[in-house]
Amino acid sequence: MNQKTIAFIGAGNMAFAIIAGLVKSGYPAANIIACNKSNQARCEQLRQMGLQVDLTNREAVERADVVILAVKPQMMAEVCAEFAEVDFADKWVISVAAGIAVARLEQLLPSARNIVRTMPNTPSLIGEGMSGLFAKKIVEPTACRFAEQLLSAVGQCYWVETESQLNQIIAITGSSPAYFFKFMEAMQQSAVKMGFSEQDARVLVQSVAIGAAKMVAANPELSLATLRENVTSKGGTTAQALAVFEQHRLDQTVDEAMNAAIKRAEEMEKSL
Ligand SMILES: NC(=O)C1=CN([C@@H]2O[C@H](COP(=O)(O)OP(=O)(O)OC[C@H]3O[C@@H](n4cnc5c(N)ncnc54)[C@H](OP(=O)(O)O)[C@@H]3O)[C@@H](O)[C@H]2O)C=CC1
Ligand SMILES: O=C(O)[C@@H]1CCC=N1
Repeated sequence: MNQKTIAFIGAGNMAFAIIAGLVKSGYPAANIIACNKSNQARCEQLRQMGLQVDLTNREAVERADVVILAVKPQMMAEVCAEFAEVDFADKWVISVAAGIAVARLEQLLPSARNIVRTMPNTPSLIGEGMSGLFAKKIVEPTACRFAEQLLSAVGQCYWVETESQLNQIIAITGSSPAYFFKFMEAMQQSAVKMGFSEQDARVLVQSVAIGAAKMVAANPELSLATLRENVTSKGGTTAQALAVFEQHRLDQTVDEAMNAAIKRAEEMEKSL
């Protein structure tokens, strides 16, 4: 796997999370090319890590065995137009973009035969990623294996059978780090209102988030409901807090939010 030259087209938040995780896992930085539009600070950071950062998108793609499409979905058509003359027949294409279907990628890169669509998440940066993967049955198994090895270097992988499930994965694992950050922000704000400094509030909130997540992982035999009940003394404080969540229909709110993410991914698939 380490012998393949990988070109990242777009080196923003998501690509950087994967690149950093890959390099940390031992992938030779010299075999990775990264292309950004304008962010010189990011290019310098990647150069310092040993990546090649001075090629145009087209040069990068021409040299690469594996092309990772990591620009914003709205930029995908414009960027792929630069590759109109490139033969993708022997290259593997891995897209991380939300809302760009394989059929659309096939239109944009007509010579590409092996396209794997993935949905990683930013915890990949610290090796704690969870990525959904989808490929049509005609894609070479070696290309699928490569995509899985690549994303396994930065976390766990989950293959989906149908492409529409990848939009569900966006809601469940792609967008969801932001849900947890939002919840922690709200707790931090509340603690600050009580009089704690922002820094202290952050330390308190992050420690409980890490502790709670580790308890979930360490106790696979316990349901999430049981873990919650173990904190909730009858007539005690937690019950009161949870009652407020219930009153504000937290479960329905989360369900609506996740479905809104899916709906947006579907809309993007139709319009981009
Ligand atoms: N962020 C996330 O949590 C996740 C994102 N994704 C997907 O990853 C993709 C990228 O998202 P994200 O990393 O968040 O976005 P960013 O805006 O952080 O990154 C996009 C990158 O694309 C670069 N870029 C823009 N135009 C060009 C161009 N013409 N040629 C080369 N590079 C270009 C930008 O460069 P510059 O900064 O120099 O303009 C930027 O580095 C999206 O498709 C998104 O759906 C998937 C899963 C999770
Ligand atoms: O917000 C987005 O559209 C991207 C996809 C998943 C996470 N970030």
